[in-house]
Amino acid sequence: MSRSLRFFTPATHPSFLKPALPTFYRRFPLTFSSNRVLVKASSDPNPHILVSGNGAGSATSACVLLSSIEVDAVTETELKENGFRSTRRTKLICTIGPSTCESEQLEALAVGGMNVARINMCHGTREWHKRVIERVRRLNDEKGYAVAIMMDTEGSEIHMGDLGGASSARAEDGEIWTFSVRAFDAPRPERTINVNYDGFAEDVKVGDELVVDGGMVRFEVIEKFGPDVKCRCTDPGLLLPRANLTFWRNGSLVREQNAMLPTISSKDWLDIDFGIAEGVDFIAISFVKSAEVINHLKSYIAARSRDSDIAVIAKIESIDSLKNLEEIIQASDGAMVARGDLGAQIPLEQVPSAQQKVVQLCRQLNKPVIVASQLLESMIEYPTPTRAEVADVSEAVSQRADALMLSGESAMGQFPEKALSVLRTVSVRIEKWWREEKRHEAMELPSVGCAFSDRISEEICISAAKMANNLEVDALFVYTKTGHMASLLSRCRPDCPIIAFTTTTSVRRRLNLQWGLIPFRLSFSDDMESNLNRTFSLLKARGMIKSGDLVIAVSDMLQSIQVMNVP
Ligand SMILES: Nc1ncnc2c1ncn2[C@@H]1O[C@H](COP(=O)(O)OP(=O)(O)OP(=O)(O)O)[C@@H](O)[C@H]1O
Ligand SMILES: CC(=O)C(=O)O
Ligand SMILES: [K+]
Ligand SMILES: [Mg+2]
Repeated sequence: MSRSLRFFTPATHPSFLKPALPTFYRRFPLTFSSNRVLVKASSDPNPHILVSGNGAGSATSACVLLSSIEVDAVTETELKENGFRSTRRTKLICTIGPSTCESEQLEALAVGGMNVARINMCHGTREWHKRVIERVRRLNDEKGYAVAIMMDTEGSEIHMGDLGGASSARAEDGEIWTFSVRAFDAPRPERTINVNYDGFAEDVKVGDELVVDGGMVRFEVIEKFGPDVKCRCTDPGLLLPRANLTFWRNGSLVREQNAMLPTISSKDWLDIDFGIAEGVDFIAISFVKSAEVINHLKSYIAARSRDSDIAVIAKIESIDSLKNLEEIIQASDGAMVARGDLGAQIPLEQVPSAQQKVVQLCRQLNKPVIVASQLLESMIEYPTPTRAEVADVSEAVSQRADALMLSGESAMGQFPEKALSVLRTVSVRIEKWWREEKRHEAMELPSVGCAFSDRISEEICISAAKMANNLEVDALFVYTKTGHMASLLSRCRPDCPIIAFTTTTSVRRRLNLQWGLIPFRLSFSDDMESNLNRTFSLLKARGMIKSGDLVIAVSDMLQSIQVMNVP
């Protein structure tokens, strides 16, 4: 077997700096054949080769890293320092914006525990987002992080224009403002706002209430004049670029016009093509109304990107999405409780119960769920959160959501790293408290697969998770090619962390969104005995586990549960 080889020089490979090669490198003699070096005896598709030479530029022997294993640098450090039981289970997402788009800022977030970087196509140009993606990828490649990328579509709900470059505009009580479907030449005329929806002037009626960003500012429609709608400000406040607009008549949301808007606009399709070309890990779809659009997008992605498997996340942020909740979640690869827009479409007091319902349903249907928006809103301006915000974060963690998301706090706030650190410390504390109190909620986990073998996998995971809790094991190991078995274990929310071994980097990045999973990339075989022995020695060599640790292992290939102490 001959392969193309990547050579590491002492300067670029840290292992050379160690006094002795780690045990998982084995020395092989080299065979030379017309400029090519042949190394036999490695089954790894990408063997790491360390070459030693005679000092005159010619290699005499090679050390092959028999099975390279990849885990992100942050997790590795955490595991070494604190052991398995105290690792964070709740995953963290940061929206990237002007406050966090430089490489050093992105790295600070990666070190601070960012599992997924979200880019919001509502803002910035494709070139801007492309640069962010490139920076994240470079950090992953060069520094060993495994930050996944989520692209969020703009969607086509009604929103204001971009204020002609101004970062905000203030509307005072009683002022008359014009909302118009006309596009204006710069500079924007005073007290005039452009609206993105062509039917706007036809659809609103005199007397309607115009609500900006779910209530940050309110207007009353007083006169219609061709494409212009004159409104009086009734609740003063700050207008932000592209702020969402809803209008209300006799106390209820006017929705007819929204039904006319496509969930995925023509601009969204271009953004989706961009996301596919860039190989993002997740695409989050705004203002989903039905399962149909998710199915449509999934088949589009499947036809466009055969080798990469992009997960589609349904954003629950409209009345229609709540009406068709179960079928939407069923069709998607995950869901987001997008409380910002949701709170503009349903009364605010209904948002907490909607959140709980979505989180529970996702877990039952085995789909990862994200709780998003305003978790630490005050930290956009202040270095410390309000007590109410900490309570909100705690509630989402107690609900066992897979992931929490920062929006403005990380995109344009003054304290992105501090906000992330609050999410991290609150998550770890609340998770620990749950384990100590032994408050395993007995959630009914219905069967999700159709085939009998899927049902077996589900039963194995439920039993393995239960055994892990009762025996107080140190970790669950799962060997999974597609990631499915890992997600089934995650769904059980066991007390110990789940070490998920998977063969591809893309599955590994995707698993980064799911509760309690510590994903490793490792090439493994169908022989569980040898997989286990290899993983034990690899993890031991890196100081991540030690002899005597109690482990339960399950795998995609072999439907069994193994309980053992690390030799
Ligand atoms: N790429 C970006 N460029 C500039 N500003 C950004 C960018 N991404 C986010 N922001 C800023 O951060 C704020 C919060 O981001 P967030 O992603 O929550 O957007 P949003 O406008 O509230 O829309 P959505 O409903 O999609 O979340 C935005 O209102 C915007 O001011
Ligand atoms: C995240 C998002 O889109 C919202 O909260 O509206
Ligand atoms: K969006
Ligand atoms: Mg939204």
